[in-house]
Amino acid sequence: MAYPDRREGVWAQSPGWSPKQSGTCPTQEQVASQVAVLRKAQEFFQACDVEGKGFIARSDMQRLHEELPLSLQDLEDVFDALDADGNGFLTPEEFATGFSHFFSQSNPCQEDAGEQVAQLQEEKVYQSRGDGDLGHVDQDEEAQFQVLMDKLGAQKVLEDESDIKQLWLQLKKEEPHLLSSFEDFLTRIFSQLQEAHEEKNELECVLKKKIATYDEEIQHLYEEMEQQIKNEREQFLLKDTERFQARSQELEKKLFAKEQELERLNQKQKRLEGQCMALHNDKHETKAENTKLKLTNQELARELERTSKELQDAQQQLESLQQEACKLYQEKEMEVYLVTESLQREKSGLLKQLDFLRERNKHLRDEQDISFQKDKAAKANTAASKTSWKQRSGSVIGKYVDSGGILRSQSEEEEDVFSVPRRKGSLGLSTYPLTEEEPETNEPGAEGPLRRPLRRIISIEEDPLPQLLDGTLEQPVNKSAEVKGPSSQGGEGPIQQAPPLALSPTSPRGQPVGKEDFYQEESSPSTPDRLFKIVFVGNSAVGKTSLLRRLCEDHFSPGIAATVGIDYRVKTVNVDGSQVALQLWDTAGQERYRCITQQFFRKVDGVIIVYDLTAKESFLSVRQWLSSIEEAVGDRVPVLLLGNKLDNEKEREVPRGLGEQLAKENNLIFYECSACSGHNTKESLLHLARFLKEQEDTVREDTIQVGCPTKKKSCCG
Ligand SMILES: Nc1nc2c(ncn2[C@@H]2O[C@H](COP(=O)(O)OP(=O)(O)OP(=O)(O)O)[C@@H](O)[C@H]2O)c(=O)[nH]1
Ligand SMILES: [Ca+2]
Ligand SMILES: [Mg+2]
Repeated sequence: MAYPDRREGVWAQSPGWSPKQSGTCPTQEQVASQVAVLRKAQEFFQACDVEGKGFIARSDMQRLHEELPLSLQDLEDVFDALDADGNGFLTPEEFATGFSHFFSQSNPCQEDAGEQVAQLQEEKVYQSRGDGDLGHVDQDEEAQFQVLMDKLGAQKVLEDESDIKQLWLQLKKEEPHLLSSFEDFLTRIFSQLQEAHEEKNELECVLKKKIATYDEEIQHLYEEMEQQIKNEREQFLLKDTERFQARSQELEKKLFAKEQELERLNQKQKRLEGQCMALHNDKHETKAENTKLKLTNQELARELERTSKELQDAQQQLESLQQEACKLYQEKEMEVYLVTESLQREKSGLLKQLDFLRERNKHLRDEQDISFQKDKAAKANTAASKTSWKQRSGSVIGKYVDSGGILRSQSEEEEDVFSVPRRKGSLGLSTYPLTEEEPETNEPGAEGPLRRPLRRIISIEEDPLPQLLDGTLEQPVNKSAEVKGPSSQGGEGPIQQAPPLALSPTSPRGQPVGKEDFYQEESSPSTPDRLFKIVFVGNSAVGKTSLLRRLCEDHFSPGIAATVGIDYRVKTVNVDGSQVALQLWDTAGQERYRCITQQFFRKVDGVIIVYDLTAKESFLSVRQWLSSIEEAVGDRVPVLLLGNKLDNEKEREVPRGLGEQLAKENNLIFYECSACSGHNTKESLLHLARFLKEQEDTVREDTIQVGCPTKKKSCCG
């Protein structure tokens, strides 16, 4: 706020008494009245402005209410009238102007005022005259200058007017003609300054207004903002409250659910507590029961121990019994084997002797004929000699001599074969003396009482265990040939020089008989723990001998002569870890030897029927072979049916299906094989051996269970 200047000089420039205001130069009286008014105004102003602020506010004016005979409203009106620019303050100028105006209106006599002013001036003059002449001039000049300054309104725009005063004084003294120009100049300058001053005030006013407007606007904006913030806050609070309510509802629901759950759990707990109690009670009962059961258990365990001890004892006893039985069985087998083995060898030795005797007989007959013709004259002397020869020709040897051939009929052949061992047996091991046999052999066709025991000797029933069982078989195989030489002596010489027991027997065709076969695939040195007798049968030339060779020697020779009589080999095979000795009997397939073959069926453990798959008739004969076997042993022996010569597929006459069908019908093991290539030979034999072993195992088990250690086979003698 720009407050008015507080200066003494203001009263001098008051427009109310300005000398130029009236446009004309005022008179002395006028000036004097104006001065008086001014003085009064000054006094009044000072009376109002008690604090000496330099301006009068509305409140200052109202204080005059007590001193003046004016109402508050009047004073207000006066103030408003004086406040020309309406800013609420009365400056000394406004006050002086308004006051002089007021006086000019309320005092119609100008002269009074003029009088007053003149009076005032007079007083002034008197006052200054009291100071001296010089002082009077100076004062005069001073007053003139003051008037000038007032006229120009310099107080408003000039702070220090001493420079101008000095210049004015100097001009007045030295160049008075320039004074008026100077004054004009000053007038112009001050009027311009005045204008600028007013302009400045106006601008200040505008600025103030603008500031007020801006203040207002800012206030307005501020209020608006406040309002907005308030709204926002309210909204926010509203939202927050809503959210809070929703959340609290949710929580309430949850709480409710939890409470329900809690209740349920409580109930459950109660139930469980009940159960617990029940279980607790049960537990006590169970404990008691448990203790009882434990005691029982202990008793039972003791009993079990006792029983198991007894059982162990029994088992030990059983084991020892079994071992004994086994030992006994082996011993028995060994005995049988040893006896029959020696008999077998004897048989072959005797066969050779028989050959030798045939030769010898022939030779003797020739000799006899010669001597008969030579010594015809001496009949009386030779009569005794003739009787003795007739007696020999009636013997077995004589039979061959009579016929003049080696083999006559089947029955005769049979007789020969069985009679030879008898004779040899009598010579070697048998208790029958030679002399006892001779009368019987005189009639070749007769069936003597000794016939039966002789047949038994050759029969497979008495056949030996393989020599390898007792380890006494390291004898040369073909010693028989060497024995032939020294045995070529007349009469009964060869008989007495019977070949040793260890000699390997040979077949009538000179083939070695019953050769033990050490060729083993497994080459296991362990001794076999069981023996099975197996016989090969089938038509002639189907390949039985070839198969046997393939099995025992792993060899095939194409041109083999037909088998005469019977022969055997022993082959040891490994069946599931145990050694099994197989006594393989080769028979003659020719029709005339069938009868002999028939004999061998009786005591075999298994039969192998061979047919030639390139020869239909050999297959057709299989049924006959089957019925012969059945006739002899029933169906208790397992039969392996072999279709041989599989290598010769081109000439096949028997389809595989037929063989299979036949095997199926008769419950046979069936293979097609080839002695030539060796295909399926070992496999088929192993199959049969396994079957026999398993069969025997079953029988053994049954036997042990029954408590009778005797073998089934030996039972059915
Ligand atoms: N291609 C071929 N020929 C064989 C086979 N086996 C045997 N042979 C031949 O058939 C013929 C008769 O063989 P053998 O072994 O003597 O027959 P077998 O059954 O013993 O005859 P018998 O002793 O008279 O009963 C011989 O010429 C053998 O070479 C074979 O697997 N394939
Ligand atoms: Ca004012
Ligand atoms: Mg043969």
